[in-house]
Amino acid sequence: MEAAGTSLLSGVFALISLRMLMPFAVKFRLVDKPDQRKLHKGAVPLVGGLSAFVGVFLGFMLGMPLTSGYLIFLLCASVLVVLGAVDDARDISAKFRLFAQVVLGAVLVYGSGDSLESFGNLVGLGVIELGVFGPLVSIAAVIGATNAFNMIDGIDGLAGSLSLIALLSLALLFSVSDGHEAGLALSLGLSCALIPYLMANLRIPPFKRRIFMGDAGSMFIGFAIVWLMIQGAPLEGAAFRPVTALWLIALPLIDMVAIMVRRARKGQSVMNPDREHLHHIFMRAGFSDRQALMLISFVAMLFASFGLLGEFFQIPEWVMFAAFAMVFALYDYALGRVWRLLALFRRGWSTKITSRLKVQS
Ligand SMILES: CC(=O)N[C@H]1[C@@H](OP(=O)(O)OP(=O)(O)OC/C=C(\C)CC/C=C(/C)CC/C=C(/C)CC/C=C(\C)CC/C=C(/C)CC/C=C(/C)CC/C=C(/C)CC/C=C(/C)CC/C=C(\C)CC/C=C(\C)CCC=C(C)C)O[C@H](CO)[C@@H](O)[C@@H]1O
Ligand SMILES: O=c1ccn([C@@H]2O[C@H](COP(=O)(O)O)[C@@H](O)[C@H]2O)c(=O)[nH]1
Repeated sequence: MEAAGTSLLSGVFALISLRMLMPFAVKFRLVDKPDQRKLHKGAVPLVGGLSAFVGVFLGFMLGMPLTSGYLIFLLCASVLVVLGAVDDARDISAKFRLFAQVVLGAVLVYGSGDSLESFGNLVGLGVIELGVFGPLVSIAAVIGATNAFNMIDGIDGLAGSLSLIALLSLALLFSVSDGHEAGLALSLGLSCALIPYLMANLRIPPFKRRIFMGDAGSMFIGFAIVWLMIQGAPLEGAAFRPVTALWLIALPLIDMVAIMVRRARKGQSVMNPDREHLHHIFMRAGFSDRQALMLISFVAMLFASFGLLGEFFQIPEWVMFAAFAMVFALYDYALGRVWRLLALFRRGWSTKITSRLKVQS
């Protein structure tokens, strides 16, 4: 009941704050202007993520009895959101942002005392306990998830939809386990808080003006999701196994790791922004942004459903992990050759069309 009330409050506060923040977007330079890499039209207000954060923050403050862990989470998330908003307005260097993420990850993990305790029985030889490495692995996971959701935010609706898929799956897992009321409230609350943003982002009536989430929003979502995953997968009283978490955010995670590997192979900095992410590839292959959104979200839903089925039917963790590693290997292989494959298809199509025309004439 507390979770339902908190979620409702989060959604309502997010809607109100979206309306209130819009007039200030231009004044505080919180607008995204097109450039060589950013191909949208006009200056778009970057207030979607801020409204979701305000919604969750107020919803939690009013609706939930706060534990020290969740208080530290909200404090770190506030700093991250302010940092993201400053970056949205004035562009902060990627190195400084990475440094700030490490510090915030460390404050979250050491301050709350909560960290990833094990990887589970990933290779079938018994549970891999992390012991003293738990906090360090957790900080890496915080940085990983925070950047993964930032990187996927490149076409309308994508970051919002993939976040909703992960958050609603988490909410389902928390709802069927005992002792995870706060996790349920945060996952449902953030889902509700994202709805006004997502509707405006996709210009679903009554929203007419398009908005973006901004780095403030995408980093906050990744940060919240990894916190929920750490909360949900302790050694005692877990709501799910660690490997299940991987499937819930499979696409953003795999896209980030694969693009880092590709950049490193080319001798580039892994922090070099480009237009080589999965959504860019779909669009260069000729899909519209809406088609790319539908296809990628569908695949993300399949992955999350596979993770949930694995959890509910207790498919061995090593099987789930081996399947994940195979998906990663396939993804990396296909995307490394995507232009050659597409050129091959195109040549195939044009040869077929030419020969059909010849037959007709
Ligand atoms: C730079 C860029 O790309 N930019 C984009 C972007 O542009 P934008 O303008 O928005 O942004 P900027 O350009 O300004 O750039 C922002 C960039 C920065 C701030 C700098 C930082 C950027 C980086 C690239 C650095 C990232 C650094 C890292 C340290 C990340 C690496 C970390 C990891 C891979 C995490 C590893 C840790 C784990 C524990 C893994 C699990 C991870 C989780 C997140 C989740 C879950 C938690 C659990 C409870 C589950 C744990 C369970 C397990 C079983 C764990 C064990 C599993 C593993 C170790 C597997 C993980 C590994 C894989 C997935 C690999 C494959 C696996 C196998 C082979 C098995 O956006 C623009 C728009 O799109 C774009 O144009 C631009 O380019
Ligand atoms: O909902 C969205 C979100 C982003 N975009 C486009 O992607 C870039 C990404 O910006 P970053 O600052 O690199 O994160 C953004 O400028 C838009 O051009 C979008 O179209 N829709």
